[in-house]
Amino acid sequence: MSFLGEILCRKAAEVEERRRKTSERELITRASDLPPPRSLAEALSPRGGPVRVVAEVKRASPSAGEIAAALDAPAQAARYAAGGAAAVSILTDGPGFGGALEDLAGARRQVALPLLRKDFVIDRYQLLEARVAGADAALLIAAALSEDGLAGLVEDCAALQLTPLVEVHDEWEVEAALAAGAQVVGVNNRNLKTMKVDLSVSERLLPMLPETVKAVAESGVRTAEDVRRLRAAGAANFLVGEALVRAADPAALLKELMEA
Ligand SMILES: O=C(O)c1ccccc1NCC(=O)[C@H](O)[C@H](O)COP(=O)(O)O
Repeated sequence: MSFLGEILCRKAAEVEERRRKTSERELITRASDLPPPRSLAEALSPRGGPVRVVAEVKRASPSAGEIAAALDAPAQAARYAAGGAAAVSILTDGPGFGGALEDLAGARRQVALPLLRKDFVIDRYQLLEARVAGADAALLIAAALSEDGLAGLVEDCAALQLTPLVEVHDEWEVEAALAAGAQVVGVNNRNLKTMKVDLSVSERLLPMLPETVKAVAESGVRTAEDVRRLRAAGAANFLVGEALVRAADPAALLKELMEA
């Protein structure tokens, strides 16, 4: 089975286990009492606009292994907010990334920026969990979903007022994202089969996106030089994880990236 296939099987079992502990009805009740979420789309830059960074809280990853096992997620989110990030991405997958939904809830108590739940979302239940934990947006990975499945989850996001960030890796997934009505599309430079990062994926796919869509270049962006390279391809928004987590001074790196 492929790497992604294995994760999706594990995720399906995980979601069923969580549903047994907390019913969907319970989450719907809790979500109905919440104030409306912040708009991730509004926090992002239009094509050619100033650089905005979605800063990620990431303790580990399948490609890098352990990055910062003891990272305090709310404190890191607060560092990002102080450093001028446009939004914060929180990896909530445990086995692959050392994250948890509690990281998102903790970050919500610390920062007022839009928060993205970054996980392998395959079920509306995970969107309800995200909303209840304080997320404003949720990642939907086109490669992990059928076209109908993606379109259905985009609609579920709309019903919950969450912004879907639809992640694509190739031309077919760009078409699927646009057909599903995505208004925020992330081009992931990391190949999910080989784990290799190649910034030319953003250079190839970003020009396919209409100007009305907010585009985000994801993965492998580490330096001001990387930002300058992708700006030439029309990127204005960058999702940055590992480099910010490893940085001695994340605010200083954010400033460097935003001024590139
Ligand atoms: O980061 C990984 O190794 C990874 C492997 C398989 C699926 C997803 C993965 N990462 C999720 C992400 O999209 C990145 O965390 C995000 O784009 C930030 O990337 P980076 O700046 O390179 O940490």
